Amino acid sequence: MSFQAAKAQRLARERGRVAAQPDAPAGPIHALQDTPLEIASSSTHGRGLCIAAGTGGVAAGTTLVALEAVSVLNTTQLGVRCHYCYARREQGLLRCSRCRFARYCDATCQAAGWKIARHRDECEALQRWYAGADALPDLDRDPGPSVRVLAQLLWLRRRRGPAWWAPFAAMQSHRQDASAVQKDEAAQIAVRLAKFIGAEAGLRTLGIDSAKALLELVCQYQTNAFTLTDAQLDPIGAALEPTVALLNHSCTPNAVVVFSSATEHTRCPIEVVALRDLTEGEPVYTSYVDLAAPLPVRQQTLQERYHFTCACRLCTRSRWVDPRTARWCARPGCHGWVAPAARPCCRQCRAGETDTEAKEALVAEALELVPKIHRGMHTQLDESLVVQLRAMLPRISAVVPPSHYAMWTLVHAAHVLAIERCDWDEATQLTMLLCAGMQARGARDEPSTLYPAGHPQRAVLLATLGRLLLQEAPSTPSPLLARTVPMPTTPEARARLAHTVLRQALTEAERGFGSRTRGGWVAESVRASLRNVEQACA
Ligand SMILES: C[S@@+](CC[C@H](N)C(=O)[O-])C[C@H]1O[C@@H](n2cnc3c(N)ncnc32)[C@H](O)[C@@H]1O
Repeated sequence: MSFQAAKAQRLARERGRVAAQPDAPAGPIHALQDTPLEIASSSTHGRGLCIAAGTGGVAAGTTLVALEAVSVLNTTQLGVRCHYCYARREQGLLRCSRCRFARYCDATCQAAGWKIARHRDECEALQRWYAGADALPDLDRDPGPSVRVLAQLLWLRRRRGPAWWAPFAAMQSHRQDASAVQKDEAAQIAVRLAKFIGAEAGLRTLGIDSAKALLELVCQYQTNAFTLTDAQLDPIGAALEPTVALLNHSCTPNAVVVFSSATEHTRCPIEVVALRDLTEGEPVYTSYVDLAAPLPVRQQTLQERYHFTCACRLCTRSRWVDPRTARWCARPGCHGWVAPAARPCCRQCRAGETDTEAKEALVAEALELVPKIHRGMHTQLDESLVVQLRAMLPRISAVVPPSHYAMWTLVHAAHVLAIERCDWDEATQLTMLLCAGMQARGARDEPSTLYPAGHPQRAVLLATLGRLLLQEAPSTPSPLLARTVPMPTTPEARARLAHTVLRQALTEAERGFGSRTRGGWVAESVRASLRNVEQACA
């Protein structure tokens, strides 16, 4: 599973490709202080970030920037996380006695929340919002994360002044391009924001003097906000930071946005980390979409939400088998892939595909399940969907590899459910499948995998697999694994595999979560697991 052997060769190849990258921003505008970055602009992408001249480039894993973001927790996290440092605590959180909404680890976080994170403004607004509620506030009826981020932003603007506000004001909005659905959503947020802040007069004192200005701000938020994630990349809220928002998109990103250093009593910054060595003048790109999604799904999301057509190397690539859409070759003993095409045939043994129609119908059925499962995972997955998921997995795994979008998404959901149920056998086998899927190559080069090497998603899954392999051995190897990776059968082989996987997880975490935090919480926990394995084997 190690990528180390190919590293030097791959970096040389990737450097070679940089010059050919289309739409590279032309001409720097200005450098960003204390970072290796500068802002540049192009006719196709608007403004963007690139590696500044005179820096000599940066190495993979460099934290390019770490900045304070305006952020809030999602509604579902409000009862279980500190309102200031976002640390998770199932119980024992102190409740703000005024609004009875915000909860804190202790008095230190409460004091920091009041002063630094401006809970003093939010507290009043929350009291107004819940006025008349005789019991505790119903967290499900909270104003919502978008409204709470935007309100924070306006209160900070009043306090910090025009120079602080200028980069927020310059954020792209796409208000003119918004679809009817987006306009409706923006209008609903705007109405709730006005109510939360406290009527029209309140908004005027915060610099919003018309309905148009209010809608513009909401649209800027929709184009530029980030998902706030915890140390394991689980979504926990929303964040806005205008410099990081300058990052343009590529489906072969060379950087990632992370919130890696969640420690008690400190709010972690938003960070941009280089996924590979970057040269002077090279544009820095992150991905706005799920990299496991195939071309049409990525393009649809980018067009609907961000109003552009991506022309990156992955989107324009031809004559290859995309692991996101590949099907297994049915010939016994052949592990080759078949690309969906007019006359599908195996790229390895060249045998023509049989039963194409039935396979396409099954893939379509699995793909129909994907959005339902996605929605269910964000709220509550009902029992009938779990039954459908369990029935679909063995059927679809016989037809497509674990990198296929339908298979990957369904296995991911099943893996989350198995971990929630503490079913370690099933969780181990499903995580093996995910790790195999995310590293499967559609061609010889690195961008042909779902996630590029060092992507934090890889570090998280590998770290999970390493830890699961250290648990009890599974009793019956799953048929889902039949065509991909053999499960080790002895405790010794399992421990050896755990060690290899954890070493790779550490390398990937140190790169993907960045040098500033030495790979953040994921790397720290993997180091602890490795110490345990090494002591046990000594
Ligand atoms: C978060 S902003 C990025 C900064 C933006 N370019 C600016 O000038 O403020 C997102 C917007 O940038 C543009 N953009 C980002 N990536 C792009 C790409 N690969 N191709 C074309 N436009 C892109 C789109 O207009 C998108 O809605």
